[in-house]
Amino acid sequence: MVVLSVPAEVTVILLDIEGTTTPIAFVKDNLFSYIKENVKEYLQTHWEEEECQQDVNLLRKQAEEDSHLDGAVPIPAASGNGSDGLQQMIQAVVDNVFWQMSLDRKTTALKQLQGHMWRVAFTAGHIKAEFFEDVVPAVRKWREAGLKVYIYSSGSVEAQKLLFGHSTEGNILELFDGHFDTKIGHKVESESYRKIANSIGCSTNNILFLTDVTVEASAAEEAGVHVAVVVRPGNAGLTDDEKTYYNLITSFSELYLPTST
Ligand SMILES: CSCCC(=O)C(=O)COP(=O)(O)O
Ligand SMILES: [Mg+2]
Repeated sequence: MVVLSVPAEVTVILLDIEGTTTPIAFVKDNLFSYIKENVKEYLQTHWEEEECQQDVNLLRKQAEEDSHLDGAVPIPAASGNGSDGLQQMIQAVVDNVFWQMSLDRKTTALKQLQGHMWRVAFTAGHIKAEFFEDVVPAVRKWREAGLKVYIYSSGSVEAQKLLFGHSTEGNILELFDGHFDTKIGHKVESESYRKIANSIGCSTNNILFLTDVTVEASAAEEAGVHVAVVVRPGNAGLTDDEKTYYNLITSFSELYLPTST
């Protein structure tokens, strides 16, 4: 088995979700499919609620910022009169959500709506999150060794808590010291990792970030964070240069702590 030594200065493990703790197939086939199948009905049912209106307003603001992009779907400022106008507005939001999802965009607006929609699916037990089998034992071991463990995902913090709170391994939320999402900044921007270190109260070189996406690894590394790229079944392939450059692990059990026996 390949072993990667965790540098002695590391006191925090920062984990990505999709492709790192959780199969991409689970996210696509369960979480994202649920959104596509239910978004129209969700908007029709919850339209009058303040939370839903906040989600729509954020999506509208994002649509304005995206207006220069090819294929972007605008969301009108106000619906026309009557139920026809409302249905047209809802359809515009649905089309915008489908367009963003077709590009796997990680905008805060999209992720906020998705998180709110998954609330029902997780709490009613329709969806249970899945983790690679090495994840939970390794996180427990790291914590026993005194490390802190945080999550940094494009999925909203609310969605992250639903995922770890309703899984095939039960509610494992207590295993995490905290959660970060795109509200702190995008995962491909170095500044996000400096802000995370600041928020945790440590230096960037005290953090080891595990992710499947090399652009995220590169941004974290630029901020002084230690990184390892996680290679899991179903993840996007890496180039030969990426395979040579990055520390790669295929299981969390390949991480060796200086204090491990
Ligand atoms: C409950 S997290 C949902 C996963 C998600 O929406 C997503 O975009 C995953 O992105 P990640 O940054 O974890 O790769
Ligand atoms: Mg990922």
